[in-house]
Amino acid sequence: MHAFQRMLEQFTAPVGTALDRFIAQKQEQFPYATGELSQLLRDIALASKIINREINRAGLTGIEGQAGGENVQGEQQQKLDVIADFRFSRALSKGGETCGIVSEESQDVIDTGNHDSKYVVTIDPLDGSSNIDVNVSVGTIFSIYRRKSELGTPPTIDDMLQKGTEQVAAGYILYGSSTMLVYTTGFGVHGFTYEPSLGEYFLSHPDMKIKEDGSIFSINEGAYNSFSPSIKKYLTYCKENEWSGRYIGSLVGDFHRNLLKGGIYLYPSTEKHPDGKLRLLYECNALAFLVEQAGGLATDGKQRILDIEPRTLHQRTPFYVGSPKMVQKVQEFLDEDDV
Ligand SMILES: O=P(O)(O)OC[C@H]1O[C@](O)(COP(=O)(O)O)[C@@H](O)[C@@H]1O
Ligand SMILES: [Mg+2]
Ligand SMILES: [Mg+2]
Repeated sequence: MHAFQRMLEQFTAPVGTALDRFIAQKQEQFPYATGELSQLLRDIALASKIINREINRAGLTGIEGQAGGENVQGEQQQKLDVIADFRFSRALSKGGETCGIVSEESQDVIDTGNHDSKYVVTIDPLDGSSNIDVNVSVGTIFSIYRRKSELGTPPTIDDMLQKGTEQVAAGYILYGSSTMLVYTTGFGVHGFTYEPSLGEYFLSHPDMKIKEDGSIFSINEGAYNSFSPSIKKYLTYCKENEWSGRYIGSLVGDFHRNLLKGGIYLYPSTEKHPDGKLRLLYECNALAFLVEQAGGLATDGKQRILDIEPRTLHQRTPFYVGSPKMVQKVQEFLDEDDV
């Protein structure tokens, strides 16, 4: 083959399907789609690129460390928690497709002023805050719902307190060794890898499926003494099987690994967190939607996460999510508690 021919093939090889193109292609499948949801997803992708840039150079720009304030959960806010919250809220407000936002970093519903738009968003702007300053993977988690209140009016708390089954889309961004955006609109789970030199996400993991069974368990055993007897028994069972304990301490990172390799992530109720630590509206519902779309399961130990009727904006829940056979197994142990 002529040298230039070879070069030509190399330099004209397709880069891949860009996120924008993929969203547009998916939209064409729905004759009544109006493009608002597509634009909303693009708004989230844009803000994530800015946050990705800030995370990558955090050590040089002084944005590591605490912001000095506390969020509604009484947690010390990291500077990047505040910056990510600001960036996503602005992108969603300016984008015009979101009328209301619930964020981990804000006490109440944020009214964006876009009262004619039909979507609301719940978001964990920066997940895994304890890992920001130590260069370990962190993430962003989001859910999108159709509002229930009338168009042209401000968003209401009822627009936000919807069951996970009502999600129209959900996803996360993982800021790790590579940056990935993974999302679903109820038609499979698709992963995109960020190409920094082009400033664009490209399809790298189409139609992701979780393994039916696995040998990885993710739990912070530091709270072991306050776990219920059934969780202690389940952990013994994991160790008898010589499964691998893997725990990053960033929910998005642990979830993503288990999605790719098979596994289970557990955050049971503990003495410190009697209702569990993770938040239903902007952490668990999104990952439960994704894992079910990928063939997995998500429960609070008593019911399917997506069937939980939310009561408050920042409510917490115990969370067991991952490969279906592994979640069913931990459920068997948990059911013993009720006997
Ligand atoms: O330190 P712990 O108790 O193991 O909790 C770790 C968990 O808490 C979280 O950091 C909570 O999320 P935020 O960082 O968004 O508050 C999860 O990402 C993680 O899985
Ligand atoms: Mg979080
Ligand atoms: Mg967070």
